Amino acid sequence: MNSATRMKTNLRTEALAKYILETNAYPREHPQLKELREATVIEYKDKSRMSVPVDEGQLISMLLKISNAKRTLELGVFTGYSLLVTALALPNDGKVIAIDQSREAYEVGLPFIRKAGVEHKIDFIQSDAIAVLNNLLTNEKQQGAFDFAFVDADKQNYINYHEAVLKLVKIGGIIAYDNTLWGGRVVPSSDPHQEEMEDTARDALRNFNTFLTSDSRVDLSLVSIADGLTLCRRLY
Ligand SMILES: C[S@@+](CC[C@H](N)C(=O)[O-])C[C@H]1O[C@@H](n2cnc3c(N)ncnc32)[C@H](O)[C@@H]1O
Repeated sequence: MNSATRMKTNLRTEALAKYILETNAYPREHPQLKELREATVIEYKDKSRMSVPVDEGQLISMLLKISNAKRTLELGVFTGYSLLVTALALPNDGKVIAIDQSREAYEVGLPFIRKAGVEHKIDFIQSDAIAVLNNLLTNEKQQGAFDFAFVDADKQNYINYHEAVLKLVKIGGIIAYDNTLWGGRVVPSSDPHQEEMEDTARDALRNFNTFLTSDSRVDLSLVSIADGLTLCRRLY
């Protein structure tokens, strides 16, 4: 298996991860999600691993549908795999505000989003995510107006995103944070050299995971799917 297809998994073997994808996830993948995923691998090679994997996408879709989500936020779009998952799961009059500092990768995914007939549900904003969140927060009507948020942008800012997004999702709304296990590196390494190597995302995620544990404002579940998906449900 080459590095472009190396899987994001915490399962005991890659064979088990492959089993889940091949027997369960790929056969149920929407055709335009499949096309977007394949175009991402062609265009971005190794970097295509930034996309949410198929089984995680299906969990996100399930969460959106269970919670009857209509208005959602997405921080970190890349070529739009998780964004297309979201747009497909939303009702026809649903809306996702999708934010990424770059538009280049989004343009790669856009033809598949159009082909799936869901572009009208997407409001893409090219910007630093925190600036958009702060702007939304200045409008009282936006506070508590979102049913769901998916956070997959720069890990160093997760703690800042949490403070803002927690005010934007409604009480009972879900915030999902991706990559909270950071390839397993959130666990301190027994190799001192490895541990001393600079990894600002790893350090930020360790702090974030610890912070969430004592955050009484949310129900919490760290799902060990893919690279770790932490679910928070706003309590008050
Ligand atoms: C892991 S990728 C997102 C993958 C996407 N969810 C998917 O399924 O394909 C992270 C994205 O966050 C964006 N990003 C990083 N820092 C950001 C910031 N401060 N504001 C907005 N976007 C940011 C990057 O440009 C990149 O496209």
